[in-house]
Amino acid sequence: MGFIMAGLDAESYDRNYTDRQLIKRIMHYFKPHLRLMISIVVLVVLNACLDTAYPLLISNSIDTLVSSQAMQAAIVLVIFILCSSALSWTCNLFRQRFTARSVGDVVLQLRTDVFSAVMSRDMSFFDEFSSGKIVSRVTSDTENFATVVTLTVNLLSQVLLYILVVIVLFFRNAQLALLTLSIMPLIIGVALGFRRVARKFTRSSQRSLARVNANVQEIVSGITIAKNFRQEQNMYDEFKEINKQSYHVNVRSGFLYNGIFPVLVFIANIGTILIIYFGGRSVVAGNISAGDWFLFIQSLGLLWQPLTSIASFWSQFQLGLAASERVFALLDAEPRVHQIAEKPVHDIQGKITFKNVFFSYDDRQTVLKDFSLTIKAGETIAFVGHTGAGKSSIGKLISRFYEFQGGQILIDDQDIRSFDLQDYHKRLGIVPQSPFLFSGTVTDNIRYARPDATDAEVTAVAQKIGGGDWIEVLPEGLDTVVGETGRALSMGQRQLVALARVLLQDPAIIIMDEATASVDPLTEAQIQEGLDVILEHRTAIVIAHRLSTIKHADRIIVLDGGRIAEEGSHDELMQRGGHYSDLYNTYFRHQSPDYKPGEGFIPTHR
Ligand SMILES: Nc1ncnc2c1ncn2[C@@H]1O[C@H](COP(=O)(O)OP(=O)(O)OP(=O)(O)O)[C@@H](O)[C@H]1O
Repeated sequence: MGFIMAGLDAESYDRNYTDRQLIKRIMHYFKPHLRLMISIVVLVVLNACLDTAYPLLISNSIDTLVSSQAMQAAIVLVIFILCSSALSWTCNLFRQRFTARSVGDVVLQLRTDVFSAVMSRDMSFFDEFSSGKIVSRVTSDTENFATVVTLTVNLLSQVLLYILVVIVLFFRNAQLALLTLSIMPLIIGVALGFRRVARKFTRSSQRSLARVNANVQEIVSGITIAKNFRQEQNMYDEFKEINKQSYHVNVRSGFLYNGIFPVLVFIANIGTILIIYFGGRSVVAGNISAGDWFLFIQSLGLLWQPLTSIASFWSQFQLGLAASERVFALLDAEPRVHQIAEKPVHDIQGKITFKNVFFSYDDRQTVLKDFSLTIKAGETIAFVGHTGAGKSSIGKLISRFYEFQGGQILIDDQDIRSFDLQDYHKRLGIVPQSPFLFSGTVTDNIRYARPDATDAEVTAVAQKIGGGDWIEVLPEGLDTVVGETGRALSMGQRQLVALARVLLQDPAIIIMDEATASVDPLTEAQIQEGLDVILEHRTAIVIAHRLSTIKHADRIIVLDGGRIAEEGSHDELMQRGGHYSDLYNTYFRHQSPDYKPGEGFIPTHR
């Protein structure tokens, strides 16, 4: 059991909804399709009436034949039966078509809603939850939701048929009708008992599928690293384990679902035996006609059918309900970044103030403790520090990707929490460490920053980065296709595209996580020239990895354990001989043109 359920816990944003809440939410999605739904209900009623008429007509024809031996009456009944069957078939056809249409429309809407909910989640959400699991909520869970609705319509038609058949039976013979129904509580009891267990099993089965998805997605995304480190076998073993878990969970649910069906059929057969025995006795005693006896035997099938099919498609029904629960949980996930107002942001000078800020990602560790810092408008700040010192976290807070727990962050002396975030993000340029390019051309990727930019504007910004020489090297210039995630370009070229993109955006504040990947000296020079253009007249927060950037910065801030350990210019800090000079000797000195290997540490106390 431990192995089977391991890792299949709910996500922290998951919640349990009651069936009523779920049905209410589902109904809400059907409201715009009211006319179609009414047509479906009318067709369902018609269908049920016609299906009830079928055994009734046969029963009558038996009685007519027995009493009058008149073949003519039987022929008329045969024609009636034919007509009712044809009508029932037509109703069914239209019902299925209308259902498919309305369900399709609802899934379209639901998927759009889920997608936009995913897009509006904070960055913390994507850090915490694997993309594979999010993908399966948007795709397969919304699909399963469609199944639940189709099944509900089928169920509705069967329940209606059930009610009509019961009414007819009571009119024909109350005693036999009661006998027929006596077995129902047993069937309902078993089906309800099964219902409770089924939901639990279904949830596990969906979670295990999401786990398989997440694993495959991670492996495919990291395949280069996996192959590089020859980790194929380990990844294969890990996948095998997760896949096996999914297999066990599914086999267990399969046993449960397949086990319930024969039990219900067995109980139903007991009912058939009772009717054959007691009904037969009544016919012999002359209490009921042969036609009525036939009607009861024939109707038994119609009565058991809804109950047994509820149980048999309960698995899918549960799957759909559990899926809708997962979809709604994603829609309802609480945002963690809270704005107190939505002031429009027209222009920003770029002054940034941290006032006694406390920040942690989770309960485990406080990343920033009572952190205070003022960055002047137009200033370039280089953050340096050992890994895990909190450099990127400061960038993420300025980007408003994460919520801080205490203190204040001010932009131009205004609370960052009071801005309209969409407006604010337009004034904020972010250059991540490994630039992500979307499939398309170089032009498409630069234009991503401002879709309404003309070709001339795109070319102009591209020319400004590194004098535009890098474009000539591209096989088709700016029309070169970059491939998935920019794979067809070199790392240096991707960085240049990212710089051009941010230049087109023309933000007031730039947050740059400088790339650590080394590039050839020519590209390095082009990047440096590009940076000079971009950082001019803007506030820039650079998580610096290159000595040249650090030396060009107006101020260097050395972070250590989420606190400012030192600040000043390169020369000042080197003079001081503290944290910075240690870092310089460890990380940056080899980048210096004067560096000679084997030279030892630069004396820092002069
Ligand atoms: N998404 C996250 N969830 C939980 N903890 C995180 C997350 N991101 C970073 N941390 C933790 O916060 C601390 C600060 O991380 P941060 O990324 O800001 O460091 P950094 O100085 O930028 O390091 P590096 O130079 O390696 O990028 C680290 O201890 C890290 O483990």
